[in-house]
Amino acid sequence: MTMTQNSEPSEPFDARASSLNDVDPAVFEELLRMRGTIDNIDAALVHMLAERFQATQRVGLLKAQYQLPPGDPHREAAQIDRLRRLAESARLDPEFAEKFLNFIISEVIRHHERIAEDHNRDREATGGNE
Ligand SMILES: O=C(O)C(=O)C[C@]1(C(=O)O)C=C[C@@H](O)C=C1
Repeated sequence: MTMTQNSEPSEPFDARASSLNDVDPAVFEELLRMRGTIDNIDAALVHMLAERFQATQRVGLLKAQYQLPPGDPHREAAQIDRLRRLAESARLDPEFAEKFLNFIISEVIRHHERIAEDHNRDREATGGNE
């Protein structure tokens, strides 16, 4: 898969798409203003997650090169503890924050495992040299 950085999707986005019927037009406009904020936040989330995964790909390569395990449970415990406290002070449900981080990390570990498999296959193919 090729990725182009910072490119906007070519398909237009219908910000007015809705299944709601019989809504007072003024109420619908108010709803659209709120949805505009949601759309901006969702776009920021996608960009931030893309940056995070680019960083973890580099970690995955480093771990594969030095034969380090994909997961680091002590690091994860510290991250979860920190994120739960951040969530509390931001009035976000800490359970949700923990689940969200665990969801992302499990995907990262899957990527790390794949990177390590590819790396080991390449090393075997080149006779054990880097
Ligand atoms: O920091 C690492 O060692 C990573 O591999 C990154 C990361 C993460 O996504 O934050 C993923 C897996 C580890 O268990 C811990 C943290």
